[in-house]
Amino acid sequence: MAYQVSPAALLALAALVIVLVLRASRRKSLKFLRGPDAPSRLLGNEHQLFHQSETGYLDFQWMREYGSTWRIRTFFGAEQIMTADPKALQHILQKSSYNYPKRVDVNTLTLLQLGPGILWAEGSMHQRHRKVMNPAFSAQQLRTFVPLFQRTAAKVIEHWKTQIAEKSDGVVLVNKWLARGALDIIGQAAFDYDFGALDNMENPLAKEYSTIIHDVLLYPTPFTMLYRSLWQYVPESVRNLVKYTPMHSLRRMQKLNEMFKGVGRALYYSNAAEGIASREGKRDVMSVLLKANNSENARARLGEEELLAQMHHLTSAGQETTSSTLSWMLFELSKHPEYQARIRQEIRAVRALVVERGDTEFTPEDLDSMKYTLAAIKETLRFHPIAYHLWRYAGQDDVIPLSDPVTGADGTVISEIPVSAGQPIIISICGYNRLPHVWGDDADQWNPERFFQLDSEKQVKVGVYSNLMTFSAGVRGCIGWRFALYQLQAVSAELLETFEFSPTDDTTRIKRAPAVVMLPIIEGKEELGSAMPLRVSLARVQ
Ligand code: HEM
Repeated sequence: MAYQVSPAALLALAALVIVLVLRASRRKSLKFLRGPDAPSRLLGNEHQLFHQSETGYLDFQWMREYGSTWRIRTFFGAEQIMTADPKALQHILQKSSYNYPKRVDVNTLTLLQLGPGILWAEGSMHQRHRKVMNPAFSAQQLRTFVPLFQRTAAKVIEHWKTQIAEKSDGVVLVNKWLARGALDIIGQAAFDYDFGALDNMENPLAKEYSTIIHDVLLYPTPFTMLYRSLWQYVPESVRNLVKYTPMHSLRRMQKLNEMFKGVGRALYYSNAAEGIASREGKRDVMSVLLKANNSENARARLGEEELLAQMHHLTSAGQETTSSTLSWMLFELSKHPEYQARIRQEIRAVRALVVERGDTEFTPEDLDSMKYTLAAIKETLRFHPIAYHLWRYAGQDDVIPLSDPVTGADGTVISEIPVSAGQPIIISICGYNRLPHVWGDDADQWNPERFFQLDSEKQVKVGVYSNLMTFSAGVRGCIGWRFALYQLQAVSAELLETFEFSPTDDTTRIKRAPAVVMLPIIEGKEELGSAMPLRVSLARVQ
C-alpha cells in the first residue's frame, strides 16, 4: 500500500529543515578543517559511519588522510568534528566537567532502553547519581568479588567441557556463554541476585539481552536515523514520549526495560522489607541504593523510577562490555598461539605457588602478578574498545586545544579549534587507541608486548586506566572499570588454565560490527546475530 503524506506534514518538515539549517549556520564554520565529502545531504556521514564494513574502518582511513582531527557532516548538512587527538579528548572529557553533554539522539536511546539512570543523566542530576553509586565501586569493595568471578568461570568451564565432549568439531560460541556468565556476575555482585542465565538457557532476560543490540542498534535505516536525529528538537520534558512511536526497535527497547523493571522492583522491595538497619556499614550496590532511597537529604535521594533505572544501567553496562572484551581476547589468543602458551605457563606457575601455600584459589595479588595475562587484557582493551565512539556536543562556546596539530583546508597549521555552543563532536575512542605516536608504529597490530616497552611519561594523560580511552575519562568515565578489570583477570585466568583456543573456518570472517557498541558478527552468517565461534579443547597438562 502506498503511503499518503499530507501537505501539512510536508510543510512542517520543510519548516523544520529551514530551522535546522539556520541554526547550524549560526555556528562557527568548520570549513578551515579538512575532511571527507558527505555521501548524503540529509544524513551527512552518519549513515556511512553506522554501516562501515568494520568498526573503526573509516576512522582509521580518515586519520591517515587528515590527521587526528577532521570535519564530517551530521544530519541536514550540519558540520561535525571528529577527533582522536589526546589533548582534545583530555579537554572534552577530563577538564570540561559537564560542558560537553551527550548527543541527544544517542542519549535518548539510553533513556528508552534503560530508563533515567546514571548513563543518561546530565549535569547536577548525574552528579547526584554518581555520588550515590561511587561507594559501591571502591577498589576494596571490588576485591571481594573475585571468588564470585571464579565460581562463575567454573560454571562456564563445565558447560564448555560438556559442549566439546558432545560436538566433534569442538567449536563453541564463546561470546554467548560469556555474556550469560557476565549477567550472572553483575546480578550477584550488585544485587545479590542470581539471574540464573548460565543454568537456564530459556532465561527470558538473558535471551532478550543476547539479541537486543544486534536487532535494535545494528545497521539502522536512513529513516530511523533521521527520525532519531529529530529528537533533539523535542523539549526534554516530553522526550520520553517518543517511546510510543509505533516502531519495532523502540518497542523492543521498551519491552526489555519493562522486563527488567519487573525483576528489579521485586528485588528492590524484598530487600527494602528487611530494613536498612541490617545493611549498616555495607557498600554493595543494593545497600547504597536502599540508603539513597531513604536519605533525609533530598539532594541525595533517588526516586523509584531512578532506582530501577540505576539497576538496569549497571546490569546493561556491565554485561556486554566485559563479555565482549573477553571474547575478543580469546579470539586474538587463538590467532597468537605462542602468546597463549606463554600466558598459560604464567598462570600455571602462579597456580603452583597457590597450591604450595595451601590455598585453592587465586587472590587479587596473584592475578596482578600475571603480567603477560594483564598485558593481553590491556592490549585487547586498546585494540577492541567495545564503546568505540562517544557522541557529544559543546554546551557552550569554547576552544578545543590539540596536541597533534593538523593541516587546515588552506594549508595552515591548526593547533586549536574554536567551537560554538551546540557544535556536535564524535570522540573516536577506537581512533585514539590506534595512534602510532602514542602506541607505536605497530599500533594496527594486536601485540601485548608493547605494554612492556611503552614510555607512559611521554603520553598525554587520558583515560582512567593505562592511558587507554576504552573506559572514557573524567566525570563520566566508566564507574565499573576496576570491576571489569578484576573480572577479566579472574575469568581469563581460569579459562586459559583449562582450555586451549584455536581458530575455526569462520575466524577470518569475524567482523567488528558498529552497533553503538561493537559486536562480533560473521560475514555471510549475519543471521546468527552476534557470534564468536572458537575451537576449544582441553589444555594439555604439562
Ligand atoms: C570492558 C568493560 C567495560 C568497558 C569497555 C566500559 C566502557 C565504558 C565507557 C566508554 C563509558 C562511558 C560511556 C559514555 O560516556 O557514554 C562507561 C560508562 C559506564 N560504565 Fe562501563 N565499561 C565496562 C565495564 C563496566 C562494568 C563492569 C560496569 C558495572 C559494573 C560498568 C558501568 C558503567 C556505568 C554505570 C557507566 C556510566 C558512568 C557515568 O556516566 O557516570 N562498566 N563504561
